[in-house]
Order: sequence, then structure tokens, then C-alpha cells
Amino acid sequence: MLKTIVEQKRQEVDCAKLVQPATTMAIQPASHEFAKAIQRVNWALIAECKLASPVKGRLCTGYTVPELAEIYAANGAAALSVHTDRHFCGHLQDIAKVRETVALPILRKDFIIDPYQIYEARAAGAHAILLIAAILTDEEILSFLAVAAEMGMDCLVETHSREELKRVIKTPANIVGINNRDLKTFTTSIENTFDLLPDVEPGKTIISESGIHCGQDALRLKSAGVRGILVGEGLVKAADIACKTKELALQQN
Ligand SMILES: O=P(O)(O)OC[C@@H](O)[C@@H](O)c1c[nH]c2ccccc12
Repeated sequence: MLKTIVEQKRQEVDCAKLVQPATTMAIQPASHEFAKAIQRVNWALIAECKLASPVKGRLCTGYTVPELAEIYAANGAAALSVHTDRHFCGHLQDIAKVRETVALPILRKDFIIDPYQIYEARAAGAHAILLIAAILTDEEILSFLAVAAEMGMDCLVETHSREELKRVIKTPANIVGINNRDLKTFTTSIENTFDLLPDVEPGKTIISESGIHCGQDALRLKSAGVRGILVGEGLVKAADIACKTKELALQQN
């Protein structure tokens, strides 16, 4: 599935470049709002606006993306992740809609394979992007980090395996994600974070991603030295989203 999504993404990006070349975009640099929001606290919830997933279909029907963002912002999230890939029912325009609604920094959640998408993200108002080590070469990671940095943007560089973590640790990436979801099988286990954590070098900010559902998971991760979590499904499928946001965001102890 990952391979198919990436192939489709290449075609989408090629089309988008024809419609609006990067040189015609109005770009104002960010000032690392995303990294600051995460690094200034000892526990950060990055709350994800995720309406659907390619495996599970529709996850959330009662709310729009900006409505979710508003609930997250009012209940303690440090930053937001907004899906812009259509397999997740996301659109690039969702970023602008969220920006009009809330002041929290926004990560563009997509399959970034071309610098064009980083310009597009910034033009839409995103402060950060996700870079997935599994679909990028070391050279691409380095050059995409540099493109983002030029625009004052931050990168969450996602790893899933020990091998990917080793590759990413060697780069200047300072926010490193450990994805608990295997993007090949789509199964999740938060034990993946505990397994890989000893290989992380001091100075890197670690975010545990996916499959996190309750305050207990959050507390275990925080106690192990993780700085924050990226949560989608656990929030959007909760009976009371505001209450679940508080449960996952408030781990000050
Ligand atoms: O809904 P979850 O299990 O809380 O996961 C959120 C987020 O980590 C997940 O959407 C994600 C992380 N990395 C990705 C890469 C591609 C697609 C999706 C993702």
C-alpha cells in the first residue's frame, strides 16, 4: 500500500507543479513555532486531525477538521498534525482552514517525496512537515531538512525500525518520531518505542507515534524519556474527544 501511495503521490506532485510552480507561491518564512511549542514543555501532545485511514476507512464523522482542531487546542494539545493526503480524507486546504481557527503550530502530515511539497506546506500555512525515513534516501532526508530549515520550518523525522533510527540519528534532525505502526502491515504496538529508545542519542527530542489510546500509555512513554506523542485515532474515535485530549495532554506529574 505504501508503494502505491508513493507512486500516486509522484503523479499528484507532477500535476501540482504544472498548475502552480513553486516560484509563484507566496511564501513567508516560519520561525520554528512547532519545535518551540514541543521543546518548551516536558510533555507534548501533537493532536492529529484524522478523518479516515486507508485501512480502517472513515474514523470520524461528527466533526470537521477545524472543529477537531478547536477541541484539541482548547484541551491542552501543544501542536496539531493535519493530514493532507486523500487516502486519509485530507486536503492541503485543511491547513489554511485550521490556521484560521486556532493558533497552535501545524504539522503537514503527508508522504513528502519532493521539495515542492515543503513549499506547498509553507504556502498553505504549515509550520512543520513529516519526513518518513522508510520512503526517503539519506540524501533526500538531508536535503529536505535543509529546504525546511531555509523556511524556518521544522521536521518530524519518522522511523519505525532500528535501522531507520540509526540512519536518522546521523542527520541533523532534532525531532525524531518512533512510529508504533508498521507501515507495511499497519499493526501497532507501543512496545516499539520502548525497544528503540535505548538507541537514541541525547539531545534528540523523541515523539512516539500511533497506537496510543490512554493516559496510562502516555505516562509510561513519558517515564521512559519520550517528549511527546502523536495521536489520531485514539482522539477522533473517543466518545468524548475533549476529555480524551485532556487525558493524553496532561501528564504533568
Ligand atoms: O491514529 P494513530 O494510531 O494515533 O496514529 C497517528 C499517526 O501517528 C499516524 O497517522 C501516522 C504516523 N505516521 C504516518 C505515516 C503515514 C500515515 C499515517 C501516519
